[in-house]
Amino acid sequence: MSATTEQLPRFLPTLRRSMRLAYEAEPKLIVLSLGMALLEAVPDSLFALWLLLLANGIAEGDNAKILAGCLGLAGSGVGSWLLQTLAGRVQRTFRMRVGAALEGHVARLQARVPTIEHQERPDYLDRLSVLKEQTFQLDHMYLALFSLLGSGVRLVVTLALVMSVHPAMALLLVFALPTVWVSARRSAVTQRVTEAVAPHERRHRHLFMVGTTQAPAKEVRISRIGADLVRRRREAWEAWYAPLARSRWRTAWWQAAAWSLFAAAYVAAVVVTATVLSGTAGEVLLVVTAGSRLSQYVAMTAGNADFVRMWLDASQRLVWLESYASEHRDTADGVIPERLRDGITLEQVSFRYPGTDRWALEDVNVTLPAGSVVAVVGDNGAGKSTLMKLLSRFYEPTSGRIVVDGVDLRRLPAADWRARMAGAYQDFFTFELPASQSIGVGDLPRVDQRPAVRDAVRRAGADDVVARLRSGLDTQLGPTWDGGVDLSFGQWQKVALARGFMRDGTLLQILDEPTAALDAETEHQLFESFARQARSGATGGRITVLVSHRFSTVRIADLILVLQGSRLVEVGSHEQLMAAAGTYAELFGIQAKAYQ
Ligand SMILES: Nc1ncnc2c1ncn2[C@@H]1O[C@H](COP(=O)(O)OP(=O)(O)OP(=O)(O)O)[C@@H](O)[C@H]1O
Repeated sequence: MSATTEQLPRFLPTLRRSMRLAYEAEPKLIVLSLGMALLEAVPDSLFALWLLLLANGIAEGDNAKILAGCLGLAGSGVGSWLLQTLAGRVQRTFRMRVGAALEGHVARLQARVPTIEHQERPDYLDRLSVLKEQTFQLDHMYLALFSLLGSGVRLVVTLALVMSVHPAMALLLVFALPTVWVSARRSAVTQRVTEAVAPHERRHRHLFMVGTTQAPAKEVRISRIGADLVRRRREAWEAWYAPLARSRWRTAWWQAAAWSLFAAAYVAAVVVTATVLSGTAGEVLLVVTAGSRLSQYVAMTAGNADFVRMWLDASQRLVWLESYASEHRDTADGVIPERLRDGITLEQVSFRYPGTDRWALEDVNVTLPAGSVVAVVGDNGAGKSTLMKLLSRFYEPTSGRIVVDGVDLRRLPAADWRARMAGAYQDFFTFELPASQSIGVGDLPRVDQRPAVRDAVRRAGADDVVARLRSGLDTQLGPTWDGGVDLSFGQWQKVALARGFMRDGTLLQILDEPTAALDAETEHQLFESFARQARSGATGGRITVLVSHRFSTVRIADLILVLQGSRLVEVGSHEQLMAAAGTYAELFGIQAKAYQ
């Protein structure tokens, strides 16, 4: 089944795959946990049998039966307690271990997908957010399956006991079945509703985060949207919770009806044993005890079945993610060139974000020559960052192709391509590590090589940031850590830029407004130094692509791409574009005037 369709995978294959997963993670513990769950059920369910023996022994004055009954009762009590304690320990260990293994599995699966579509599409995000929640419960639910089997054993033994009075007592189970069916149906309905209201749940959590965390705190206070956030969060919570509560109430009525039916059958069974069947005192006692236990075990089975359903729901999402990850596995087998000879060519490249019907880029044709410095300009939303994402192979063009020295970028493995790329982005991440590592992770194999880190700092013009840190590159970044310091936004950005300069021997360097927080003069100097390096010829044909809104910076580039409303409208050097007196010239004129 395609993982990109709306349907979650089917029930049985899901069960098989999830069990295999747990078995691979903890083979001994899973067998032991299951064995204990089954064993634990036996002494418990034999309770009614010992009572029957005891009652018959007393009625018949048979001391052997009385002794057997007493010993059986004592054995059942002690055995139950002992096995429960042991099973509890084994199962706790199993749960912790398998839980850790599953969390790692989910994180690995997500990271394995070469594109970032699943992290930007709302429908996938909803499914993933439910899965992330459930990952923490999945371990409980393996145990629910074992308990379900354990309660199955209890049911079978108890049923055999009541049937020993009269085979028609098996009808008790028939009357109990609607409770199981209603319970299973209830969780199916809840699962459907949970999925339908997942966007509201994500929203109310997001709004809670916005209202309570540090990053948005200033804007929240200045704009005084605090109360509004609380109101919106409440609305989102209602939109999430109300349909869930309604569906629970609706199904609760059915549940009450099913249980009433069973209760009537139980009372009838006791009355029939005492009157119609003229049962002995022991038999009546057995039906009373085993019958009430039967209802208890049916409830237990139904409850466990409910948990198992939840577990299966989480498993279905997990299997969906597995299929998604394997369907999106990178099968490209091309070889990345050692150095660029010709460059990167976009041939009729158009792109639409999955799930949308607007072109983010339309029919773009251009060659970025090897060894060149390319600038990309354009209005907000013109498609600049999208172009960077396509060049980074985070997405593939919807139509057309990107060719790297004659080879379609689709044929180059994403991981290998990115290993030969470096990037600094406007929405950079603040890695709260010691400064040297926060920069060094830009080239993991050299994360601990101080000269490489220092070189990256110098190339990014971040020496001033490091000089101000109390222990230089050893300073812990991030105020919430022991001895950690906070940096200004611009300083964080320079750290991110240095990270983007860690890698040597790159073929493509993407700078997507990485200097937006820096002043125009600093950005200009930095870009001049990038351009000098690029033109020194020592870069192996590396192409540097810079997105910037500052035309004073952009003019240094060898080639300028002007995007407008998702189309590439002009291409050329600064001089050529000025001479053409088109969009670029007009925008350049406006900005130059503003600076006069
Ligand atoms: N993940 C996404 N899903 C759907 N649409 C998107 C996504 N990211 C961007 N878009 C849309 O694609 C278009 C191009 O966006 P893009 O981010 O490439 O613009 P940009 O030129 O980089 O803008 P800015 O200067 O504001 O950074 C916009 O209409 C935007 O709304």
